[in-house]
Amino acid sequence: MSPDENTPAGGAERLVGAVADGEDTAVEAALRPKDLGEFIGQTRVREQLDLVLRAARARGGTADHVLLSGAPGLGKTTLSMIIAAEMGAPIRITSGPAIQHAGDLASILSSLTDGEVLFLDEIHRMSRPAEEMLYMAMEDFRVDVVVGKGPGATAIPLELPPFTLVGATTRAGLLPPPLRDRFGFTGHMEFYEPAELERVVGRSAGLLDVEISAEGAAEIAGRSRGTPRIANRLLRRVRDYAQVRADGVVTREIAAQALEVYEVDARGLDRLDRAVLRALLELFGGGPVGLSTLAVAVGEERETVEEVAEPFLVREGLLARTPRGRVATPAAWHHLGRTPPVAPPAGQPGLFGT
Ligand SMILES: Nc1ncnc2c1ncn2[C@@H]1O[C@H](COP(=O)(O)OP(=O)(O)OP(=O)(O)O)[C@@H](O)[C@H]1O
Ligand SMILES: [Mg+2]
Repeated sequence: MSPDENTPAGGAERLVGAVADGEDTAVEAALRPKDLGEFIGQTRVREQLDLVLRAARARGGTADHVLLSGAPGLGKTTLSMIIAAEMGAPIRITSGPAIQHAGDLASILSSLTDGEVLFLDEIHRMSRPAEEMLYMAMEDFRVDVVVGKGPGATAIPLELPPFTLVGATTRAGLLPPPLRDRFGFTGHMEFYEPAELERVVGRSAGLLDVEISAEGAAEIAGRSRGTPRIANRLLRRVRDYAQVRADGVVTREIAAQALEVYEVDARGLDRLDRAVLRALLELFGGGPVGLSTLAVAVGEERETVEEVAEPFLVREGLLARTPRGRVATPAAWHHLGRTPPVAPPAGQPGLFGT
């Protein structure tokens, strides 16, 4: 598995990284919406899931297996708990990496109760034998438990109670098609709109007893990279600042000042992101420049630039990866307060095909 923008560079945690750190894990349980009505944004997935769950409840049965895919921190774990709550079912939580052997999975499956939700996080990281056992369990609610070794080994079929598997993955593309096909419903989680994140921040502030203005929430939302986990984390840092340097109330100014201290800019770029853009503009005229050269210029490893900084810069339309190297878009020049170079004369293909 190749790391992505959220893998901490050199072990250092990033304030704008989307993967959960220790503090996130400690406070997230308290901030999780408990039912679909409380879950903000993801209108599509929410509506689709609502139909799936309502229909299952009306039939008095268990819901189809659900696959949730999307970037870290967008609410997959939260939704899995909501699915169980909406079905009035208990939830068992495990993850792909925790299931090394098929036997590990067999013992979990055989202890499930009727209608239980089994949440399998990072399902793309499960071992192949366990995966094959899961196919049969999902389809026929049955597993074959192998007893003994060698020629004397026998497979004893074991009936399972009906259950709902909720799989979560940040990398749906890595799932083998036979596994993907066994889910009745797949929800693709998108990055959140600023207005949605503003509501996430407002809601979390209420739960954390932080007084915040609408503009303060908007300021934090705009810097949160479309990710509720980052929004909640920035809110906590802004709360600290408001307590120490002001009267505890989070206004637009306080939020902006606090995040200035933490070097998270108005668009959610941090120091590393800006260093990459600045080098690209100041040393290489906006590119194209090779990745290795760019990495040397910012004093980072090639992988750090490529996997930690670039994905978000590309997503934001600030940087383009071209066959000739990295190129800053006009938006990158504007973001750093500079004027983009004049476009090439008409008829001559420019960097952006203009
Ligand atoms: N739609 C939402 N409304 C309000 N809060 C949300 C929403 N989605 C996520 N959150 C908050 O964001 C935090 C992270 O969400 P969650 O743990 O569900 O993400 P995840 O997709 O499971 O991430 P990972 O891929 O790292 O496991 C939680 O604290 C949760 O409260
Ligand atoms: Mg999760």
